[in-house]
Amino acid sequence: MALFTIQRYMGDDEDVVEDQKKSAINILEKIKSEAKARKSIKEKKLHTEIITTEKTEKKKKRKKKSKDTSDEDAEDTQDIDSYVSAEQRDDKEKKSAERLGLSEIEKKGELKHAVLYEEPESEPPKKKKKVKSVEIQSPIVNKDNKDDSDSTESPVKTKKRKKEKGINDNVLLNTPGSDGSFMTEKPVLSVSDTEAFIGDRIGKENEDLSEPEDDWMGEQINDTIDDEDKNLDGTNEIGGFTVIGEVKSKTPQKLPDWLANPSIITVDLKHQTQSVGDMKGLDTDIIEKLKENGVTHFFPVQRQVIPAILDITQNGFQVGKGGYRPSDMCISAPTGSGKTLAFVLPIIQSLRSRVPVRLNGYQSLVDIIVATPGRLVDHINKTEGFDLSQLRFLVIDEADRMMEEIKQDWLTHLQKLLFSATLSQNPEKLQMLNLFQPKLFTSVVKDDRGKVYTQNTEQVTGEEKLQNKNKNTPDTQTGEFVGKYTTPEGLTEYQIECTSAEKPLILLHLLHNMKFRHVLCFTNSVESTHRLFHLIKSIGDIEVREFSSRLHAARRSKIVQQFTNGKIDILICSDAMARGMDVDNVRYVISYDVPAYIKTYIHRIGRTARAGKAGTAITLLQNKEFFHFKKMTKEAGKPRIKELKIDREDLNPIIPAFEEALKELPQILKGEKIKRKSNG
Ligand SMILES: Nc1ncnc2c1ncn2[C@@H]1O[C@H](COP(=O)(O)OP(=O)(O)OP(=O)(O)O)[C@@H](O)[C@H]1O
Repeated sequence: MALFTIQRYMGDDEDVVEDQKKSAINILEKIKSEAKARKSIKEKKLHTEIITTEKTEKKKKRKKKSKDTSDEDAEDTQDIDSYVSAEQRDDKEKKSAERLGLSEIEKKGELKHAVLYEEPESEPPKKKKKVKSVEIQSPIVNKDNKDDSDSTESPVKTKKRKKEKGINDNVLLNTPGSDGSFMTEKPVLSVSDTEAFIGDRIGKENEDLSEPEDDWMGEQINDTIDDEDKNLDGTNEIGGFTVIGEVKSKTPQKLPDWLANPSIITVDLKHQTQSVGDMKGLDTDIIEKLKENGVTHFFPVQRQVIPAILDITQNGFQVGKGGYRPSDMCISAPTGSGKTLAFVLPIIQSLRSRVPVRLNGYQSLVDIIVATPGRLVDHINKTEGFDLSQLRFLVIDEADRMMEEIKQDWLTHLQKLLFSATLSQNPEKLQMLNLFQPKLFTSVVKDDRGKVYTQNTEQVTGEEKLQNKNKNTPDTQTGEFVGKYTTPEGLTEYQIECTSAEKPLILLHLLHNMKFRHVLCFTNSVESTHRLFHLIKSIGDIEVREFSSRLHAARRSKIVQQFTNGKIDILICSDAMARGMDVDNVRYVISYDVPAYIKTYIHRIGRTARAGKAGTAITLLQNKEFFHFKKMTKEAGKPRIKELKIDREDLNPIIPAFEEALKELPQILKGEKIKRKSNG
């Protein structure tokens, strides 16, 4: 019926009146859009099928991996013991390399490339995937491509042949086979929107690399392929896929204005400071107190955020400027850059100027509550009379951690101030917080080509750049949207390539031969922390303590104090120490075990180089961990991490003492177990 109407009214019949024509166009548009929607559902279904197949495969792999990982975990926690069986392990690795057809590649010095394909095995667990619509021409192999293709033909040749035949080049081949050949039998997806698909894959990879609660950055990476992403045969590699054909960069997404135009905070804590006396609006007695405590200058984050918070509270305590509700704020700045003082000072000042309110005979007896989010929510739900309706500020430090918890109803009336070194800038996540006219303060990062980015920027026009210059903001070379994390300026990062068996020896070498002191050393588990602690202690000559959830809070504070006073040379820690802890005197941060997530890495290394000081972070990397670590840090915007070469000869003198300590370890652990049991 509709079709009939359209045919009738779309004709050139002179009798057709204008509005009838319009209505016909509308109907046509409607039909078109319905057909499009149906097609899209069909495509999504098809794509879902493919993804499901891929997922089933991955599930199988993961199942296998979880077995491997539990073996691996055991291996990791026991890598000290594994030293004894290093020879057997080498044998095993060699065999497995032969099985994978890697030994030849290894001989040619191409092992790095070969290992690259093993990367999915070392990925952290997958989380929910977002699937973008992809047009699939064939779920298996594009016939045009298959008919005369030779499975042994190199991708470069294939590309050339296809070019000659005029076949579409935008084809993603799945990863090469374990023997290095390209699996033309595996699903080949021909996509009409290659960039979207690539972006999507990268997004997924990135999601996996960030702490699970978050990540916008992953979906926004605007990857242009550089030389490092090239395979040995000259084809390109993105997100585990070999890409044949030109890869165009992804179109930047439109961000809300407040995210796209943040106030920039520099990371230069040495020069970009401001004398405390010059802070307008801050009470003189507060300034005096700061000076008494040795704070003579404000760091950049304080320079910018303190006046902004003071500004919104200057016209009264309960309301913002002009009687309006004050804006919420998000502040993203590196670890150790002084975020705490940036919110503490203006809040203290504004609390002092308030008029106490007496409500129903109840007057607040508490001005500031410092709580962990879990405990706070617990009180709200369970403690009688616990009422936050008069709460003026809610400051969320380490804000990225509790994005989920704070979408509670009781938070809607508050002014929210969110602080973090790894703040999520995912608009969807931030949306859930119901932020009111939010303002973003964020620091800038430099990539390894010296380009400067804000953590959250969009393409800007030449005109806008000029305006920025006039505004006296740093010379931000904004380009693609990037979601990257900044680290302190005084931080130097290294990686040491080693085998699992070499790890304890290298740590001992750094301590005994290279005389590293004031060291925080992170492992990935409480168990590893404990074993490593005992091992170093048994060898002697080094003041070592462990720091993990095994210890009571009082014991932990004492240890931190001893470390600060220089009485402890090395503190072996689990990630309980990684976030927020401000321990003075940390010169080195060693990641004995590589962290699985970029945020964990950023917070770990952020325990050194705080408050403008210098510090060094070193990560021990096994061969199988390279790819993950390199990818994780590269995508977070970190320049290439330098390698710290260790002469293996230097490890030899340590071996006898190490082997002795290793023999003692089981007895020590057994003794502890018996003691625990007898203590009940
Ligand atoms: N203006 C200042 N002058 C000198 N030292 C300062 C100043 N502001 C802060 N500090 C010191 O710098 C250190 C780091 O500050 P703070 O803990 O606030 O950093 P942060 O940005 O919150 O770090 P993280 O993200 O790791 O929690 C602290 O020891 C603090 O006392």
